[in-house]
Amino acid sequence: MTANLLNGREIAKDYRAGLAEEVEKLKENGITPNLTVIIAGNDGASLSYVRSKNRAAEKIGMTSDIVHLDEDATEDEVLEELDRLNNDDNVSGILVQVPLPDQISEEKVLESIAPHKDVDGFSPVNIGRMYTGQRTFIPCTPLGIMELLKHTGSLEGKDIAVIGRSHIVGQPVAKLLTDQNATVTLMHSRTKNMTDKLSGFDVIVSAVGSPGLIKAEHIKDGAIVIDVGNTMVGDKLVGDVDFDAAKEKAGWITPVPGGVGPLTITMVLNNTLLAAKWHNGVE
Ligand SMILES: NC(=O)C1=CN([C@@H]2O[C@H](COP(=O)(O)OP(=O)(O)OC[C@H]3O[C@@H](n4cnc5c(N)ncnc54)[C@H](OP(=O)(O)O)[C@@H]3O)[C@@H](O)[C@H]2O)C=CC1
Ligand SMILES: Nc1nc(=O)c2c([nH]1)NC[C@@H]1CN(c3ccc(C(=O)N[C@@H](CCC(=O)O)C(=O)O)cc3)C=[N+]21
Repeated sequence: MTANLLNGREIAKDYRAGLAEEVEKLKENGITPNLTVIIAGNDGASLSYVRSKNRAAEKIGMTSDIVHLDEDATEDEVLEELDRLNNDDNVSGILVQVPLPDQISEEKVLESIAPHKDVDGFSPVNIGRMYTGQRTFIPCTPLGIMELLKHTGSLEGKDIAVIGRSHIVGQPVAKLLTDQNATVTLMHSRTKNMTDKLSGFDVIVSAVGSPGLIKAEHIKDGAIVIDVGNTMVGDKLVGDVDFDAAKEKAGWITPVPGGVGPLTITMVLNNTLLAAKWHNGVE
């Protein structure tokens, strides 16, 4: 069979059109959502993500700023910027691009973002709120994956393999999938015979960053395959899945690029809109 393509660009476009309408309504009431991104250093891929977020925010009518610090910026400089942004009423959402340069403690920085502006949902307060089911910002990539999966039908009772256990992707997406009554197995680099086990799963979510990790032979006929991986191989961006062969086996599959990535950015915008609404008492 040939899989149905989960076209992230199209799904993101429709979702963003809905967000743009909501931004318009807020602006009629004098509220303009703003997303401010802090980045330290000049990593090409990071700068490119940050600029995409910035452009996407402006395209749906938000304002967006980038605070670009040097590669050798100190932790205090980042904390000072955060203090300023935390207290600036014009800033709805703050995102600190990770990884940060080595001299800056990610833990210290993430816990210094005001929880009501932490649109990534990376601060310890918001992680705690998510796991206890309170209203909060859900991390953008997991939220984007859930939005893609809505297009494939109910997840109730599905056996799902999540590969990768980072705080950004693997762990929170496992939690969200469990909330949808799927049975989740969280796999990682110490999982034994991982690829052999995969053929027993109805859904595979791979968030590793290892090109060619998942091949057609590991995929059950008709399974849903979500490829979060983003790795540059030469001048080509690739995922974890051997896409050309896998699409002949899977029932649904995401391409890279054009799958999860556009939804991640969309969910940053979604969370920035929520931040602006909640801060102004709009439900
Ligand atoms: N499309 C998008 O929107 C986004 C894409 N990404 C991409 O997703 C990928 C993962 O990102 P992130 O979660 O931040 O990465 P991390 O490096 O934080 O985590 C990678 C995970 O993969 C596991 N792993 C490594 N090698 C293997 C292996 N051979 N078999 C099974 N598991 C393995 C690691 O296991 P262990 O814990 O044991 O080390 C770890 O849990 C990257 O390619 C990144 O670029 C990330 C965010 C957003
Ligand atoms: N505070 C913080 N929040 C993040 O959400 C965050 C982060 N730091 N650090 C790095 C990772 C990575 N990440 C991606 C976002 C979009 C694409 C994306 O749009 N990818 C496009 C391709 C982009 C291209 O062509 O280069 C796609 O897959 O179609 C990829 C990866 C967010 N992250």
